[in-house]
Amino acid sequence: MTAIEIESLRKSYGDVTAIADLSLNIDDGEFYGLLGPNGAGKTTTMEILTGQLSPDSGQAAVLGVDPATQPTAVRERAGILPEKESPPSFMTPREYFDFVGAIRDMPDDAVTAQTESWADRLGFTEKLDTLSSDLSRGQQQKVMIAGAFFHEPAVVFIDEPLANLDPIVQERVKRFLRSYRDAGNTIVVTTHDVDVAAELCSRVGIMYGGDLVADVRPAELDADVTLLDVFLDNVDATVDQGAKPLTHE
Ligand SMILES: Nc1ncnc2c1ncn2[C@@H]1O[C@H](COP(=O)(O)OP(=O)(O)OP(=O)(O)O)[C@@H](O)[C@H]1O
Repeated sequence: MTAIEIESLRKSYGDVTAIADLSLNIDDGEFYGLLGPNGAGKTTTMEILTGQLSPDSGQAAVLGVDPATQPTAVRERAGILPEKESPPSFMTPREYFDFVGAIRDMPDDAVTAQTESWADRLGFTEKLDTLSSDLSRGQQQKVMIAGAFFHEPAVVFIDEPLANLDPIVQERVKRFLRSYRDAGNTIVVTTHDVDVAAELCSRVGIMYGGDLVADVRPAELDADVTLLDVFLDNVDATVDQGAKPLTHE
């Protein structure tokens, strides 16, 4: 079955075209990577799919629900790890998880079990009762990752999930993500990191200028072709939206 459908999506901010004409289907159980340079339209796509932003035209559906008309219904079904967000500074991780559990209608014993399991998995048990404002950026990121998966949603949208994490925690998160996908869930990740996309994703869409310019299954690439080769063939990273070629004066 199709988990996510996107049909002829367009979104502009004033005269800046963020999404030009995007069509894409992601099946149940895929680990899909949206890969692209700065300004390619990845975050805008994620924000439309999670009902934070309305498209100018076109359609999207997440598990059959239109995020433009039923954003709350989509957010109930999906887990979301936004780019560069932190748990509220005035809450401890435990309080934040209680909050997540409450808005996700989870029973108390499930909240307790998930809190302990995530703290153990990512190694922040001793920080569960520390105010988030006193956590390091990486510790805050661990809490946000746990929050996205806390109610075990069938679809999860994660933006640069490994940012700020040390290599040991990165490996733990990667292992978890693979097992989550192996359990039949759908994961959509946005990243600039070609190696992360190649290692984790079953399918990668390369975005450039608000459109998909390539759709690749990394495991099926020829032995002498890397995902980086495909990326560089399709994206002129020196002249993407906003970036200018370096000049020597
Ligand atoms: N709120 C906004 N107002 C005006 N322009 C915006 C806004 N948000 C994004 N844009 C523009 O839309 C385009 C796509 O931005 P978007 O954030 O979706 O790209 P991205 O691929 O996520 O980039 P990055 O990898 O740098 O996060 C860019 O040209 C950006 O400058």
